[in-house]
Parts: sequence; structure tokens; C-alpha cells
Amino acid sequence: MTTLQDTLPLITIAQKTRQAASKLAILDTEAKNQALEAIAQALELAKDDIIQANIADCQAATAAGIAKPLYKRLQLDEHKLRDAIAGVRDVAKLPDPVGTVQIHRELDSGLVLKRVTCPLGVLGIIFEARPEAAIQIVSLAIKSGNGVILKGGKEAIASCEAIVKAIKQGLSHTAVNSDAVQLLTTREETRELLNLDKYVDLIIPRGSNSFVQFVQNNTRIPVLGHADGICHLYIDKAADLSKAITVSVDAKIQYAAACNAIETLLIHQSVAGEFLPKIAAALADAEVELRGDDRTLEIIPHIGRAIATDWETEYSDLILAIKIVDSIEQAIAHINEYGSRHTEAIITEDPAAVETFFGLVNAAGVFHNCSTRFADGFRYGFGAEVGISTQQMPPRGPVGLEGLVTYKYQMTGNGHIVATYTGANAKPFTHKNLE
Ligand SMILES: NC(=O)C1=CN([C@@H]2O[C@H](COP(=O)(O)OP(=O)(O)OC[C@H]3O[C@@H](n4cnc5c(N)ncnc54)[C@H](OP(=O)(O)O)[C@@H]3O)[C@@H](O)[C@H]2O)C=CC1
Ligand SMILES: N[C@@H](CCC(=O)OP(=O)(O)O)C(=O)O
Repeated sequence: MTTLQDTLPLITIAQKTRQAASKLAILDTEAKNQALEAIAQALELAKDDIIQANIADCQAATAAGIAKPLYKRLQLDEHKLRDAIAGVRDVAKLPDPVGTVQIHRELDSGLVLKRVTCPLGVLGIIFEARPEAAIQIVSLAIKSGNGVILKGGKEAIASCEAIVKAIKQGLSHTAVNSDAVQLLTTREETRELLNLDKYVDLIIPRGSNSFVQFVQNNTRIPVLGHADGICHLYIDKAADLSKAITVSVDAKIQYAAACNAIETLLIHQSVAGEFLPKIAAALADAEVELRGDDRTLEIIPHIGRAIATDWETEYSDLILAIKIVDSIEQAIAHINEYGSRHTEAIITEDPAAVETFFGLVNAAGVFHNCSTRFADGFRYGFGAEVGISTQQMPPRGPVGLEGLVTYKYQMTGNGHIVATYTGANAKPFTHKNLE
């Protein structure tokens, strides 16, 4: 496939994206929804090419020795592709995030202020080898009126190229210029992209903490970090142990490579004796390798020993660290020390423990009696997600349409001047909220 990148320098690609994005920013909802439907249809038409490209990526990754869970993340079968296309249509059905009036206020007679949402401009999104992420990200970018420059993981290059080719073909018959969506394929291009602060408004790196930090240290463009998921599940002394087992298994094995899978199980000492043999058996059936602290090893001696680095490791694999704690406070202290502020969960029937956990754990998501795997834009009803923001400032957690817009203050007067409202005879403002 000949891409724009084969023939044009990155700065020209970024300029074209900027131009296309500025027209996309003022399109009405219907035009954006038509573009999304055209994308969905083009992806359906290109289904065989996309799956073939993905098979080639998977074969190359297998030859290179990719880990099984990462392979699962790379693989785009018919089922995953169908879900991703359905997601494009779901995003079309969502309310337009652009043009929402957040504040409508009369400051004085004839002087009116509005705060109205608007697109960010051009997004630069660097993500891992998970091809369907490209489809989710593009649909959210278009609905929110933003241009997007994508860079997927190296193992997924052929899949991403086939997807973006179909998306561009779909857009070519719509009001959205296909230059609004671009694909980069190399790390060199990523580094170059970080210098293009004149054309790119937000960089979203989805990757390890060290990669997100690298991006932050090497660009003047604002960065919305989507970093590690070191997620914990705490089994409280008042836990229903059958719930604890079902949730632990789902949170570990349902998609072990996802950033919202758990890496560490924390267990209150009063339930450890009963719970540990049961969970060890359930996870052994799923071929999960367990690594316990000394107290855990006293109860289930046949597992490996956890060392200090286990508590700060995201395995992205079928491995789970286990630690026994004396109190909920100790569990929370461990989470706040080693967690990555992504998603943390407690299993308990005690409302006071939930309140303590929700109040004191610092993470984008705090869950009670359910799996951390629910941390996802689709499951939250956002249609899709750009990824999961692990930063403290909003947007936090799964980033959907609302996370991709900013706002403008629009003021309308009739020759009003500030001098009227200052000094000894200052006229007071009315500050009246309007409908
Ligand atoms: N919070 C979230 O939403 C998400 C978090 N993650 C987290 O990311 C972590 C690692 O995931 P993994 O699959 O290993 O992804 P990587 O960190 O290996 O790669 C992610 C992307 O970053 C690029 N990249 C990495 N390092 C550099 C660099 N030095 N210069 C330029 N580009 C770079 C990769 O490019 P290339 O492949 O070409 O090397 C790829 O496009 C995990 O901790 C996971 O939880 C992942 C996805 C979503
Ligand atoms: N929200 C996603 C996980 C977030 C994500 O993108 O994670 P990753 O598998 O690291 O790319 C899901 O539940 O599958």
C-alpha cells in the first residue's frame, strides 16, 4: 500500500491533518455521523483484507516469540472486528460532544457569556499492538471533531495499515476529508511528531510508564498519559469468598494482557486460610503462575516466592502476586505505594470498608465486588475509548468523547466596556444564569 507517509515529510502530513481537522471541527452532527457510517461500511467491505493483514502480523509475531497474552491482544479475528465496527456505529448514536453550552450567563443587560465545548484540533495517539484500538480511536476522534495521527505498535503495522486504508476509503465520499486520519509506522516518526507543536494539540501515549515519561520529557505538546495498569484486588475480612473467587479469576485471566487486569491479590489474614487454597486451585486450572509472600507460602507452600520487584511489576501475563495483610489500612497503603492509579477493587460485604476503600485509594477507578476488567469505555457506555488515562487531572480513567473536547468562552455585548464596572461608581454585574 502506498501511504501519504511514503511520499510526504511528516510536517506536511501534519499540516494536511490540521487543515482537514479545522473543517471537521465545524461539521454538523449529521455529517460526522454519515462519515462514521461510511467508515463502518468500508471496514465491512475490507474485512477480508484486514483479517489477512492481521494473520500476517500474527505469523510474524509468533516467529519472533510473542508472549501468548500479547498475541491475544494483537489478534483481530472476525468477532473482534465485528465488535469494533459495531462500536463505530455506537459512537455515531452518542450525543455530539461539540457545541454543548456549559455556562450561559448574563453579566449585565445585553452582555452575555457562554462556555461552549469545541474540538481540541489534532490528536497524536501512540498505542500498542492492538489493532482494533485504531478503529475505536478514529471513531471517537471524528465524532469529537478532531483530526488524528495514529501510531500503533510495531507488531500490528500491516493490520493498522489495512484498517486506515479502509477508513480513508470510507471517508473519501463524505464531508470529512480523509487527511483527517493519518497513520505513522516507525519510532522515528513518533519522535518527529513530538516536535510538531504547531500542528498537534494533544499527544496521548498508551504504553509503559517509562515511555509516557519519555514523551513528557521530549515534547512541548500537552500529554495525556495512558500508562501502566498495576491493579490490585483486596479480599477483605468481610468478603463473600465465593464472590472473591469468581471476581479474582475474571480480573486475572479474562484478558491477562489488558492494562485493567489485576497483578496483585491482597488478602486479609483472617480469611487467608480458607480463601488461599480455593483461589490457588481455581487459578491453577487456568494455568496462572502464583508468587506469594512468606505468609502466603505458609498456607500454600507449593507456589513461587514473591520478591520486592513483584509488587511493582505489570506482568501482562498469567502471573499473579499474592500478599497477606493485617488490615484494610495496610492493603490501602500497599495499593497507594505500588498501584499505578488505574483501577483498584475490594471484595467485602461491609459498607464501612467500602467507604474507607473508596475514600482513601487514589486511582481513576475504585470498584466494589466486581472485576477491574470493567474499566473500559465501551462498558462505561462511552461507545469506545481512546485508552485509560492514569493521570491525576481530568480526563481520568477511560477516555471517551468528553475527554477529547475543550471549551471556549463566547462573549456577546453591545459596546460594553470594563470601565463601566470599575471605580467609585462601578455598576454591579447581574451574573444571572440564563436557560
Ligand atoms: N492505560 C492504557 O490505556 C494502556 C496502557 N498500556 C500499558 O502500556 C504498557 C506496555 O504496553 P506494550 O504493549 O508493551 O507497549 P509498548 O510500551 O511497548 O509500546 C506502546 C507504543 O509506544 C511505542 N514506543 C515505546 N517506546 C518507545 C520509544 N522509546 N520511542 C518511540 N515509541 C515508543 C511503541 O512503538 P513500537 O511498537 O514501534 O516500538 C508502541 O507504538 C503496559 O504497561 C500497558 O498496561 C497499554 C495500552 C493501553
Ligand atoms: N479497556 C480495555 C483495556 C485498556 C487497554 O487498552 O489496555 P491494553 O490491553 O493494555 O491495550 C479493555 O478492557 O479491554
